[in-house]
Amino acid sequence: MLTNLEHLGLAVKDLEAATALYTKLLGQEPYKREHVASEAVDTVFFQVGGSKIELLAGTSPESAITRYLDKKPEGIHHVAFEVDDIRAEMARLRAEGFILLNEEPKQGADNKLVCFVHPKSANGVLVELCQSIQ
Ligand SMILES: C[C@@H](C(=O)O)C(=O)SCCNC(=O)CCNC(=O)[C@H](O)C(C)(C)COP(=O)(O)OP(=O)(O)OC[C@H]1O[C@@H](n2cnc3c(N)ncnc32)[C@H](O)[C@@H]1OP(=O)(O)O
Ligand SMILES: [Co+2]
Repeated sequence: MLTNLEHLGLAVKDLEAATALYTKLLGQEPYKREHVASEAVDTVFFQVGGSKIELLAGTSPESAITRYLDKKPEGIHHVAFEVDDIRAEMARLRAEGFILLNEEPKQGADNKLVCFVHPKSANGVLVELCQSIQ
């Protein structure tokens, strides 16, 4: 089962400008900045109640974020849900006919194992599963 709405991922062109804007909007500073080499992204995280806002900027032309922003405007890029057992949820979703974008869980930001579900199989929304690494 997918439990908490873990984060909303927002694709941004200028990470510093977006961080300043969200700091004003949310009335608080981000709690974390992290480069995720495997995804070629720089991230900035804000805690909002039990959930988070993840600002994402691509760091290479091949980054999913750079490719996305080549075609689309800045905005919500993905919706991430928390799971207790990512391998079990991947198997369940696969059996339900969802297309997973990685065969094995991979290292995400903020101490998480993650897996992405193709937007074509999820009503046009890129979905991320996140399991906390203890
Ligand atoms: C750090 C980590 C974390 O939180 O821990 C993160 O979040 S990293 C976040 C960044 N990493 C990721 O997103 C990894 C997973 N994403 C991917 O593998 C890719 O971005 C795909 C979603 C498969 C799309 O890549 P692809 O090369 O196929 O791009 P494409 O431009 O040809 O897109 C194929 C179709 O999918 C649509 N499409 C692409 N990205 C989309 C998105 N974010 N939401 C909704 N639709 C999307 C395009 O409009 C296009 O539709 P049409 O065919 O109708 O034109
Ligand atoms: Co994310």
